[in-house]
Amino acid sequence: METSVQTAYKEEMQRLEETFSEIDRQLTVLRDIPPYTGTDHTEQVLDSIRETRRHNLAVAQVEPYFGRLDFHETGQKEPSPLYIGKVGVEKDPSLELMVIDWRAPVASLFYSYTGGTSPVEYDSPDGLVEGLVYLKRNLVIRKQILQRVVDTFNREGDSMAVTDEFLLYRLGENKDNKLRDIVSTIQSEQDAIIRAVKNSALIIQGVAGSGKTTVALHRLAYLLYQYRDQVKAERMIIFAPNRMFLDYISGVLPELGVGHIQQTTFSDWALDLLDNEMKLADPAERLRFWFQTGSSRPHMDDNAPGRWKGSIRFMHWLDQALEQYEATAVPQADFSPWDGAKLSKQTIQQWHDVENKHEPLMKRRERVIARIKRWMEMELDKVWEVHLKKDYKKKGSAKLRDYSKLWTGYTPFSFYKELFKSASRPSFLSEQLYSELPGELIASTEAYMKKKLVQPEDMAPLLYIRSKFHGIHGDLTFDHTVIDEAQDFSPFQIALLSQHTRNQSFTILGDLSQGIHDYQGIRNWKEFTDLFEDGKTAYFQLNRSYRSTMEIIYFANEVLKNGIKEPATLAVPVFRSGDPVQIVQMNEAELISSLKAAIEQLQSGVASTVAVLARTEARCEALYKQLSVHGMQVNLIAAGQQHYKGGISIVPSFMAKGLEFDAVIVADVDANNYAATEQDAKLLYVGCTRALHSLQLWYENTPSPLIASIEGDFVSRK
Ligand SMILES: Nc1ncnc2c1ncn2[C@@H]1O[C@H](COP(=O)(O)OP(=O)(O)OP(=O)(O)O)[C@@H](O)[C@H]1O
Repeated sequence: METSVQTAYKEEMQRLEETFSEIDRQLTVLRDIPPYTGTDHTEQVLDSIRETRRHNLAVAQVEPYFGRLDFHETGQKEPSPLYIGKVGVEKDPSLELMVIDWRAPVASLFYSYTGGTSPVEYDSPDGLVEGLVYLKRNLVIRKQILQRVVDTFNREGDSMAVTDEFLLYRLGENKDNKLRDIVSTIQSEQDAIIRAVKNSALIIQGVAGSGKTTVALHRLAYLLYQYRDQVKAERMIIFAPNRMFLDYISGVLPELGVGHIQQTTFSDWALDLLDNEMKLADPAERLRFWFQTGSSRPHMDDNAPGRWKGSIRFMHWLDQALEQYEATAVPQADFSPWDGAKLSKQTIQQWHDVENKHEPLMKRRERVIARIKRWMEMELDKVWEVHLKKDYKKKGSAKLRDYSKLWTGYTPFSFYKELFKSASRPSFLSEQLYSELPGELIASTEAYMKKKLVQPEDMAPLLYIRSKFHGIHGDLTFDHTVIDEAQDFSPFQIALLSQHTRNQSFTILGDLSQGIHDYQGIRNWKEFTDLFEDGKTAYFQLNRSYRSTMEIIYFANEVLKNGIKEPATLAVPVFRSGDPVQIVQMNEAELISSLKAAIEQLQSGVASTVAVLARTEARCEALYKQLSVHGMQVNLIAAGQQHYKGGISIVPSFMAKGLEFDAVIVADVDANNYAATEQDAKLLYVGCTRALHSLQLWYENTPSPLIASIEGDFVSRK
């Protein structure tokens, strides 16, 4: 007798064949139509629609769908199967939906449904639609071959809960060197974020491995589909922590059929807007300073330059400085180009204060000076004597040049530089306001600016000044802004970006427990929510971690608890078990040969990507050199790196954020490198949570207090 699995498989094979033959038929018709090369607009539009259909069908031809949901809509006679895929396919000419785009409203049922017999509903353009789910099925189709059929819910079966079997199967797979799409296994709490309304600043606190980055990218694809008349890909932007991370995530959007979204780091974006008038000081030097170990660790508080310059208090300070400049900018003198012609200072002031009030500052200066020039030309028209006219013209031009010099014009950089002069305060700035700038901050900023260098925390203030000087034009505004690793952003940066983002349409994601750049980032999401209008923010929390095994998550949570009294949130693992986390004592003399052996063993087993994490860049370089000498093909990841190559990576812990590896070995986990402090606990937590399947922590003499006392069946010691 045929089992239910065999019946399901047969049924799906038949459906798949029908789908393929419909796709093939439509593709053949479309490919027979030659591309239109003429100038008729309607024909051009029709051609572009055909091109999109051709592209979508070609995608569907390989893997047409990944899920099926049998839904009985209230009022309909019987349940109908809905097949969910990356792109929608309609039967031609009946327009009956053969495959539903995963972003369509009805497809939300596939993701939001978490089991049970109660009625479910989804939000359609015509209002709420209610009904019952009969079957939820996952299908794996690879290169046109049906490989797996997994029922995660069947109303006629025994279990009324959706099981995680399919998710576990996907999570157990090895990862290559790029992040991938998760359309077939989006979880309901992730789906709620992906489909949240556009015009709201979403703030997402998600534990390590909860899918924040992945979810944000899927959300962009959703917004482009759902709000296609309101948003354009070119007007969406993703801010990521560094260029290597951008390379790492670069595969996801094309997999989702999305192109042209701007992807950058805040500093790169800012430098470009500031016409590259200055450069960023060496990021490695900064990291070396803040990540020192032992007694040389710097103190981090609100006076750290990053926290100070990233504060809203500094933004308001700049507002006052700009107001003081504005109030004193117009020269306090009449303009007299030649004897007998005079423009009073009151008139000029009036042109500045009243007539051009709404123009940004430098534009205003430009306009008023142009107006003075026009006035002068009109005055000149009144002069009839040719020789006098010539003489006046020359004199007038020279006088106007002198007058313009009295009215100092600035670039954002030159203005900022003026504010941070230690020898004397700028003439427009009051003694009182200048005295509010800490002396140390003036000295360090000045030293860099003399070399035309700035630090990352100077970028938001410089752009803010830029906006006051020149305004923000339409092409610099975004339809939607995504900020990844947002816990490392400052309130000033977010406030600045909200000037560039229409309707507060933001996806802001991060994890306070991974806030290792404490010298610049936030400690509480309220620092951001306070920046937005009431009712225009939404806060989401993702607590389930999908990346790592249960053992790794339990272990990483203990690390956090040993360094932080009350961690913001602790990760909840999905039920995926692996080997216990290994804590290994290792002599320095044997380190390299043991590392080589351990890596080879890992690669012969579960791991295709392996990372060795160390505390400092110098230590990573040394390990890299020695492993290379031993004939290993390893990649060193350094600050400023552009590409992520996969394979075996040697990475400073602070550079590993956002990445993931099948196996991770954290080296030197001793008391000197990882003390029982909040900062070190976060750093080690970041390191541990990079591992998918296997985690080892090595130390030489005394283990770090963050790991010394961890006990349980999720950890083993050697
Ligand atoms: N629903 C899901 N189905 C399958 N895999 C998932 C799902 N959600 C997340 N993952 C996987 O979990 C891993 C972590 O995802 P991601 O890097 O987006 O998380 P994150 O929250 O940004 O992590 P971190 O803060 O630690 O950098 C990735 O391999 C991703 O593919």
